[in-house]
Amino acid sequence: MNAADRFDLGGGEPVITLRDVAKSYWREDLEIPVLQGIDLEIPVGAYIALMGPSGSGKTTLLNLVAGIDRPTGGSLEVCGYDLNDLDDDQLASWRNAHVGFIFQNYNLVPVLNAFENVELPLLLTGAGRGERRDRVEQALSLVNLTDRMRNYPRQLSGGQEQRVAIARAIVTDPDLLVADEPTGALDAKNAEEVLALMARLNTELGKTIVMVTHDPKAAHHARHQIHLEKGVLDRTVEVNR
Ligand SMILES: Nc1ncnc2c1ncn2[C@@H]1O[C@H](COP(=O)(O)OP(=O)(O)OP(=O)(O)O)[C@@H](O)[C@H]1O
Repeated sequence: MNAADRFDLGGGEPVITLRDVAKSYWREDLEIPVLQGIDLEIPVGAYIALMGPSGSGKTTLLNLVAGIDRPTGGSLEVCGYDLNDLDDDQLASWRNAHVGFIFQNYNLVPVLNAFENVELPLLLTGAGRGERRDRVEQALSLVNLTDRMRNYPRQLSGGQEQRVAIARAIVTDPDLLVADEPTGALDAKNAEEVLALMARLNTELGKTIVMVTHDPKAAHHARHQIHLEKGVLDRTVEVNR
């Protein structure tokens, strides 16, 4: 049995294929390996929780899949592109077209209101004003925040801020959503709301989701859990929900 078989997540066409992916950092002449020999296929429409101890390489792996960072070995094919073939500008355009980002601390721009925050990724697409307005309103309606679109981040609760961030992540209709500890800063009730929303994006809109989390409750919302241990894939677990 090869490593790819061990981490078979079932389903159809892979949207993410990693072959022998490695990532090291260097401190002066000293190589610090962070990820090694990662072989993984994630099918379209999967919802994956990426788990593992602190320092095991979860965020590093997520950043590689999302094209924020580059591997030091191996190949990644994501949403039909071999990321090693793209130069930095092409990688940035690829990210904007294919990946929506959800962060622990929301990363909203404080001087922009909810509508303007959600509109930001569309400014890079060349969409006209009317189309932008329609898409932003649709995204904010999906996260149930139509009545808050003129509010600034400081006028929103943490849960509402994260929902604005989710609207921003989906406004360009990306294939893939990556989330790094999306409930890490939320209380239990708001966390549950955000997780229910992400599950809907997966089941109703068919978004493929890769979520880094420490929280077993959050991981339970995913359909599969992948465990990293010291930079190596350890096991996957199918979640019955
Ligand atoms: N830019 C960097 N330069 C050097 N080392 C780094 C860099 N980024 C991450 N590392 C190291 O890589 C290892 C993995 O980090 P990573 O953030 O991926 O782990 P993690 O599993 O997401 O951890 P946590 O759960 O604590 O967020 C850590 O030892 C970290 O110190």
